[in-house]
Amino acid sequence: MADSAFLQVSQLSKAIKKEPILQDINLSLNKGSIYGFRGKNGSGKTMLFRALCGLILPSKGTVKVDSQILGEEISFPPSVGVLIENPGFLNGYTGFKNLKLLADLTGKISDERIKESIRIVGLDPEDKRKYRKYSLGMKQRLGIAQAIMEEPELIILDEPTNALDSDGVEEFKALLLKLKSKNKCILLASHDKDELNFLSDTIYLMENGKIMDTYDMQGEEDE
Ligand SMILES: Nc1ncnc2c1ncn2[C@@H]1O[C@H](COP(=O)(O)OP(=O)(O)OP(=O)(O)O)[C@@H](O)[C@H]1O
Repeated sequence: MADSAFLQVSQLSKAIKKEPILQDINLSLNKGSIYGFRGKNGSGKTMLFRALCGLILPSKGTVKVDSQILGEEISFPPSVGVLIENPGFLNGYTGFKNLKLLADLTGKISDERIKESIRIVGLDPEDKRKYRKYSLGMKQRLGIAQAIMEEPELIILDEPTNALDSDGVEEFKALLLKLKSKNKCILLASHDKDELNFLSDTIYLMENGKIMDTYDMQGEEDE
């Protein structure tokens, strides 16, 4: 039997216009854990995350979510929340209305759950301001709310604390640990080493589209 990890990446490579972007990536990721990804700008974190949520197809190798091959058996992971770069929120709508529009695509999320998600990230679901009036940090918080509102099994967050103030970062850390305790599989890319060290069970260091190092953080002392 092959490995039965929740998210199984085997020999994943991606080239764009013959340029290697991801090279021979192998990962076995489980629920109830936080996986940190760090690496310089352009090292491939975002492209890897795109491949893991079915937004780009591998040139070689496979991504399996819950034993199903992405791009073959399923197009997208069945239960995934994603924050990659700027979510395509609409300027003329409130935060709630923006999330409501997305929620209506699946029809699975109640208005109450949308409001709860907005509260969880420290925003006010009754805020009547339009998205265009939001500060950068508020936009980022709304992006996090969008990623968690469906209570997905797999949560993929690319630089989620960019633009967050220190309270926002602390709230975010508490939120992630809570989601971990609810047995979610969480992937997080960040340039903040302390944040990754604090949150991650395992950290992967990426360079030139490859995983260059793996650090097992369990049992490590925080300074
Ligand atoms: N649409 C595209 N077409 C061709 N190459 C691309 C495209 N998007 C990204 N790349 C290239 O893929 C490589 C990996 O980029 P990626 O955005 O995944 O890096 P990253 O680790 O997320 O960087 P950052 O820390 O800046 O977010 C880079 O060399 C980039 O130039």
